[in-house]
Amino acid sequence: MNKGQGFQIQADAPTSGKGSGKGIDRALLKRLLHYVQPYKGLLIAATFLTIFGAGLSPLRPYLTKIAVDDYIAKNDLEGLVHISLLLGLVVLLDSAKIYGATYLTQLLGQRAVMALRMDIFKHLQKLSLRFFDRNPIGRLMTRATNDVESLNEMLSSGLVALIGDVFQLTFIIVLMIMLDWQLTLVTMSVLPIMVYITFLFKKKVRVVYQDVRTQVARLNSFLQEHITGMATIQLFGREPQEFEKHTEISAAHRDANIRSIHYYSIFYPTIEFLSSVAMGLIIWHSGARMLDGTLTVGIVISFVQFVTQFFRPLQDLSEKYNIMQTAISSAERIFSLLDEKEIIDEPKNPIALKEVKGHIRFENVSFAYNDENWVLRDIDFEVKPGEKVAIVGATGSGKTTIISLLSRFYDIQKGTISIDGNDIKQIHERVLRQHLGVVMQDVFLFSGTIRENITLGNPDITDEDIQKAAKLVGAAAFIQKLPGGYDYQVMERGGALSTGQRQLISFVRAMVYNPKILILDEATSSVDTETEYLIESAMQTLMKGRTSIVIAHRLSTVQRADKIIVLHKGVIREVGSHQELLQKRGLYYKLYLLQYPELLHKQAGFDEESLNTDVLS
Ligand SMILES: Nc1ncnc2c1ncn2[C@@H]1O[C@H](COP(=O)(O)OP(=O)(O)OP(=O)(O)O)[C@@H](O)[C@H]1O
Repeated sequence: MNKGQGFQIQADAPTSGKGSGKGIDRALLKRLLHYVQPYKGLLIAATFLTIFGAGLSPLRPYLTKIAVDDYIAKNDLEGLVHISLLLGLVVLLDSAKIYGATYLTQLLGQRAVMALRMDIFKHLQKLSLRFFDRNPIGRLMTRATNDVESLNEMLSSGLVALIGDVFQLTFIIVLMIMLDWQLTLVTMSVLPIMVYITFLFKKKVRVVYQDVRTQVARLNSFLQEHITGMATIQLFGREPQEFEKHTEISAAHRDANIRSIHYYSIFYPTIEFLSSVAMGLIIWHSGARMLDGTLTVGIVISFVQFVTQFFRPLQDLSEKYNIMQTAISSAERIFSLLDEKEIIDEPKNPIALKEVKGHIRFENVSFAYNDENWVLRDIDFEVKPGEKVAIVGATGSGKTTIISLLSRFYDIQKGTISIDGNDIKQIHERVLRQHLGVVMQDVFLFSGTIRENITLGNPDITDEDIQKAAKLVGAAAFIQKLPGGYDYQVMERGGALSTGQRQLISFVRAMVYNPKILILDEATSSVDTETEYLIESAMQTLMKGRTSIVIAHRLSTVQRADKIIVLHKGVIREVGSHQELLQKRGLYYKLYLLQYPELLHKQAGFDEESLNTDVLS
């Protein structure tokens, strides 16, 4: 496979230029707004609340000043009680504002990202297998989870809060100027240094933070792949090597996090230090002015409070800026996935295809997974309605590819594939697949009950249908023996069931859908004799009255087939019945001898080594 080429969606590495320093571009913003649009009421309410509530916090120092200067200094107890009540009310309203705004923005974030997540999954379902061949699962998982989450963070705690911070800062400055412009200037004197430090921090942390995200995605991919492949790791005793790889990825993840913590641990104390300096300056400046009576105690107390209120949003601004930056990069990656065009084209005027006879035709079909590396060349064959065709060939000869093409997992580059004379490109994918019953070698079962795995959520399939089908293919006995029978909970990927049992369930699945065409990739894994017998007779039942194409591995299957197609390196080399092909003494004959070595010694002039060379070269 030619990974790294073609239509891979953006990797998790920091995007160069885009999203890593520039502002939000308009097209991106428009697309993001599309998800917010249905909930604009929530956004407006939250923004309204935040803007109007932004003045509540700064009111507290202001009221404190009045309490000190106008009531405490003048011994006005009644006035003091009133102002204290007012202060209490402001605190309450401020808390209510925080609650309301948090709730509304979280609601907005959750609803908008749910819509986005649904779009991602809907799009993933449309994508051709070609796309999945090239994009690691871990990366796609990161798109649908972490990247979506960072957009949620922007919507729920970034955007609206940022507007709130800006308004709060404005209110504070206005109130400070109203109280004493000179003291305001003194307080603000540390601002340029603070802005410069914040800018520096923002720059450093952005790079580090993107590195953290890359490492998270790497770790996700690694874990996903290794948990799935745990059996292979254990079988081949690869634990120490894989552990080492994990250690390396884990260490990179740790170091990236430590780097970001390092910057934070410098940034926050520096800001703390600067606000203390501002505080010191206020006291130093106030001392002289209080002595000559141009400044009141109340103003000084309120300024001390203003300082903490002023610098906190400033600290937060840099944090929120990071949230926005990360969200922009995430949005770019998500939209690049949503823009992924590697989908199977839907026909403009699809053929309805209600009744299918099951006449399959491949006409001069050529196909390559990548560029012009042809995997199948000039494939030309016909399967008449009700006919049973077996495909044989050495490994990598293109057998699975043929059935993938008929199922339209991939589109062909040359030739035509037709069913009952209709080009499959003119049939809607879903309609086409309704008429195909595909049983793959590696049966995929979802976590859920056996029943759900058979019906795959189709409500038209009744329990009676299921039981009838299970009986017909001989799976009923073992299913009934399972705890709960058809309600038996299948573990993820069918873990607790044997290969043979999974195969039988997939036969029932094919049977209940009653397709006219059956495509079967015969399992090579050996099962016990009893299950082998069950599977063989299930196959016969399934094939009855249907056009069948089987990638055959069993002698009994090829013997029973009406026609055998012998593939060799993507080209059809021989076609005929078992007897005809044996008599021909060509490639099929050699494949046959290789599969049944016990017959070898009876055949003069053939040894295993030369047969292998002939079949594979
Ligand atoms: N998804 C893919 N992307 C790129 N190349 C692929 C892909 N799947 C298969 N191939 C290549 O196409 C060729 C035919 O593969 P295919 O799986 O059809 O062979 P096969 O006859 O079914 O083999 P086997 O008996 O081992 O299953 C092989 O060279 C294989 O490497």
